[in-house]
Amino acid sequence: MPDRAAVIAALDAVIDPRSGQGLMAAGLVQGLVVADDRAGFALEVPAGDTALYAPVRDAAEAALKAIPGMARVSVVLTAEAVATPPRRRTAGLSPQAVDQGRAKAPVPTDRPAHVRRVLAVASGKGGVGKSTVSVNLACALAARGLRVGLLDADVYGPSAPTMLGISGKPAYEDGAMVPHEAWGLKAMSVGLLMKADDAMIWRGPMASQAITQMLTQTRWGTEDEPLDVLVVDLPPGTGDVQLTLIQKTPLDGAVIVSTPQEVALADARRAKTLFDRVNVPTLGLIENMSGDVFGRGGAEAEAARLGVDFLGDLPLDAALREGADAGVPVVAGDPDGDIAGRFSGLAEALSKKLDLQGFQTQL
Ligand SMILES: Nc1ncnc2c1ncn2[C@@H]1O[C@H](COP(=O)(O)OP(=O)(O)OP(=O)(O)O)[C@@H](O)[C@H]1O
Repeated sequence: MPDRAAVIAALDAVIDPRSGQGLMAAGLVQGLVVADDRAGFALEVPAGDTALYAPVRDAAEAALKAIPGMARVSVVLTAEAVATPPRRRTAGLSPQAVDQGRAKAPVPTDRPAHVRRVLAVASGKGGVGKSTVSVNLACALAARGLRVGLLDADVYGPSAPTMLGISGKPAYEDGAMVPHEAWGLKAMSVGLLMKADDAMIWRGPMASQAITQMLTQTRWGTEDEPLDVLVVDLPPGTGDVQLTLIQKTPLDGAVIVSTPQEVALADARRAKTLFDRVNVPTLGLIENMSGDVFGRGGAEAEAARLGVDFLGDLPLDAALREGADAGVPVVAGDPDGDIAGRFSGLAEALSKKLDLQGFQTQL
């Protein structure tokens, strides 16, 4: 199996045309993932230099494929501006003024400090792409100039570490956890905290307590730089763990992800009922893996039946899976592509529903 050292050496043999250094030494390699016979990373280059670096990306891909035992390589070219959007504010009403003008929902005791909105991403069943949607939606919201966090609360299969290419326990500062930063997001995942032995605790009655701690004891924002929106990737399903969690979490709204098949849609219906029980507005339904294999349009019809908005569909597309496996969300890796365009539409619709426009920076 290829090891990380071989991958790093191969990348350093490819020369950055700007600095004359190897790609690793030049600091252009972001989110490098080496797993079994696969490797992937983002080549992060100055905005406007993507054409200059396209041949470099090809050379890096060829260099990695030439390593014995390497079966799959994914190198995506990103412009710096996408990963770290500028933080200028729009003129007009200050975000605080906009905030003060809003009708306030009752504030639960465990609302995280310096977080303006909390959005849950839910699904009635596992495997429908809830985590893929959460991660890419968070990136699309960040691309709109919002300060965005992602809390991966999926105790059954935390996937944010892989999907974002992050690892290692978070640091503690003044009693609070410092979230990882990746692709312009602040990110925390139960996967970064739990050991295999702890799985029973995380999935049992303590799960919601542990997640509440991650929610409230993470430094998502500061008084000067509050987080605009925190996307929470909930565990799939509609059982007790999910109910307790959404009862304890101060959610401003939820989106439900479903594939178009009837069995998945029946579960989506149950998820909507769960949110209704705790008075969390369901902001809409997203159809994922739409296309020839699973059919199309089921979620749109279901949304109409449930009286919730249909927010859009996402095709079954290998790029979404490959990006997730390589730790490079498609929205960040290919910001001009069709998938990114669709997520951008979802982010726009949800920004309106969550009243986030006042916080948006000018890009
Ligand atoms: N639109 C898509 N096209 C192709 N592959 C997809 C798409 N959406 C998700 N996938 C892939 O499907 C698998 C399941 O996705 P994901 O982990 O996001 O689902 P999930 O609903 O969060 O599952 P669970 O909650 O069980 O962890 C992953 O391998 C993912 O890369």
